[in-house]
Amino acid sequence: MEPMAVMRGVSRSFRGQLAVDAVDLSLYPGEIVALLGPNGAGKSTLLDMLLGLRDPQAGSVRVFGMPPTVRRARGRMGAMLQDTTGPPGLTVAETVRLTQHLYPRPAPVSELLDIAGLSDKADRRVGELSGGERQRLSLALALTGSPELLVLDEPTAALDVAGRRGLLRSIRELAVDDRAIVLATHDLREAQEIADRVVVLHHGRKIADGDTAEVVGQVGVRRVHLRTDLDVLRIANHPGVQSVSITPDGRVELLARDPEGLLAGLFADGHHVTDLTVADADLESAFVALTEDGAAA
Ligand SMILES: Nc1ncnc2c1ncn2[C@@H]1O[C@H](COP(=O)(O)OP(=O)(O)OP(=O)(O)O)[C@@H](O)[C@H]1O
Repeated sequence: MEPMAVMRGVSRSFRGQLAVDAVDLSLYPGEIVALLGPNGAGKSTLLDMLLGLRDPQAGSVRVFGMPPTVRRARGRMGAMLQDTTGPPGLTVAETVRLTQHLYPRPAPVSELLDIAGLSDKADRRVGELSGGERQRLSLALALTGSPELLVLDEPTAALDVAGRRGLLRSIRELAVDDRAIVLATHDLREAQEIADRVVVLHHGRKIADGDTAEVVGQVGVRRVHLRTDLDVLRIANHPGVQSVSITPDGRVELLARDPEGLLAGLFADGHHVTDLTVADADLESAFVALTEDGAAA
């Protein structure tokens, strides 16, 4: 399958500090890609370069085979960036109509408001919308040109639980065969729930890229539950043990890179181990393991 967008060795620095460091990223039709990384990891800078809003200082970006700054490429992309809803005095419908002028074949206003769940707010002034409604308007604007490549920068930031659920449902419905969606997020549950693929950035470098199971597998962390007579602090000091906590039912829960080694050590020292389960870790544990300082070095 041909990628819709290809970034090769893309770098960008600010005041001599690399914000994005030689990143390769291809986006394919039909996939939802979650871009993860701690604050300052370079997610927004990478998305800006994908959209042609910022030039890379090294490497290349091609969208539909063209530089992203070319009008024909731009017309096939849509972006929901932070705070992109326009003048507060216009109504929701007026704002969408204004955006329609930017595209040769814009989607109808009613359809856009329907997808964004704003049909009953068409005549509301933008300045009077709640934060969640503004975010929905921003999604409607991103969809005006029926984009094949949709870029969402923290689309659910600051939404309440219901707002987040609703917006995620809308985004999932937008994932069709001939569209690629890339979304930057801090919400790992959201990424695990919605994305086909996760890409993790850390200090500007891409340190993981694959489906959730692959990324979790790459880290090799497993979640272990057990009961033992050994002191929790002593378990925490065992090599490969990443975190230790006590569950409400009194079991020890730990994340470990080498659970077999840990258990062998406990048995060899004559400790009791009961109620043992070992399971794959989730994306959150993998993310913590990947982005611990030193992990990416
Ligand atoms: N316009 C700018 N001028 C100077 N430094 C910048 C600028 N934009 C970004 N940076 C720096 O580049 C690095 C990457 O920032 P970026 O906003 O891309 O990260 P991010 O992963 O999107 O972060 P967050 O999750 O906090 O939004 C940070 O160190 C940031 O301070």
